[in-house]
Amino acid sequence: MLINEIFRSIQGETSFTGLPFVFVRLTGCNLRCSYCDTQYAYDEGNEMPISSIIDKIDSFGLKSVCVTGGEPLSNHNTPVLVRELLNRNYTVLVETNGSYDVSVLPEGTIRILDVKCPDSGMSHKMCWHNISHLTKKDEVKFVLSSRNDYEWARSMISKYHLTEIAHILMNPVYGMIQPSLIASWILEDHINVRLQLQMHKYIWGPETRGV
Ligand SMILES: C[S@@+](CC[C@H](N)C(=O)[O-])C[C@H]1O[C@@H](n2cnc3c(N)ncnc32)[C@H](O)[C@@H]1O
Ligand SMILES: Nc1nc2[nH]cc(C(=O)O)c2c(=O)[nH]1
Ligand code: SF4
Ligand SMILES: [Mg+2]
Repeated sequence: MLINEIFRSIQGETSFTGLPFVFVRLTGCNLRCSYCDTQYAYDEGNEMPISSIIDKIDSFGLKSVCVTGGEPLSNHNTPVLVRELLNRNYTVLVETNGSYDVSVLPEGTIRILDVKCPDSGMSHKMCWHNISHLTKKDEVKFVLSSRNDYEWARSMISKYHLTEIAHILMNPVYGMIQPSLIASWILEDHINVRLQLQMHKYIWGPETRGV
């Protein structure tokens, strides 16, 4: 598999924020979100067999793995890697952009499904059928650039009854919109979503790689 980086850090996103994780970042992505903070993963990487990826993950001595990218589901071997990790009793999160069928991931995977908002320029790529595959352990994430994105996210949450299906996350695009604004909108509207900041950027700065 083409791998951009494998590292150990504190989980900075999702409901697992704050916990130690191993991150596997795959090379390649089929989308081009306006705000993407990992453009270096579009084409930089080295080929690694699954056995070497597992050895590297094992070497950190942690039991939680976050498979991200780039876009993990752009690689047809990702479900095989995830299966191997689940068989070894790892907790496995997969961060995916919503444009691929998430049912290819084995049962037991925790899916973090981005729903791309209008300002990302990629919202037309969403495969809405994916929500029928989600369970309560999965998370649906909206990354917001503007009030318009927020209103769109709120309407999708209502239209698809998303709070009944999975955990819902709302994140600001880092540096683009004040978290306090999103906080006030969530409170005004009484919506049951989790506001998230990318914790690793506050710990190590927004440009630091491998954290
Ligand atoms: C880099 S992506 C990789 C996984 C997958 N391609 C996706 O988009 O979900 C991981 C997460 O970072 C988020 N992200 C990317 N750039 C960001 C930024 N500038 N501010 C906040 N979140 C960002 C994405 O929306 C996604 O939830
Ligand atoms: N610390 C840390 N937590 C993360 N959670 C999701 C990440 C990602 O890039 O997908 C990420 C990341 O890059 N670093
Ligand atoms: S889908 Fe993910 S990796 Fe791809 S451009 Fe968007 S944020 Fe970046
Ligand atoms: Mg990141």
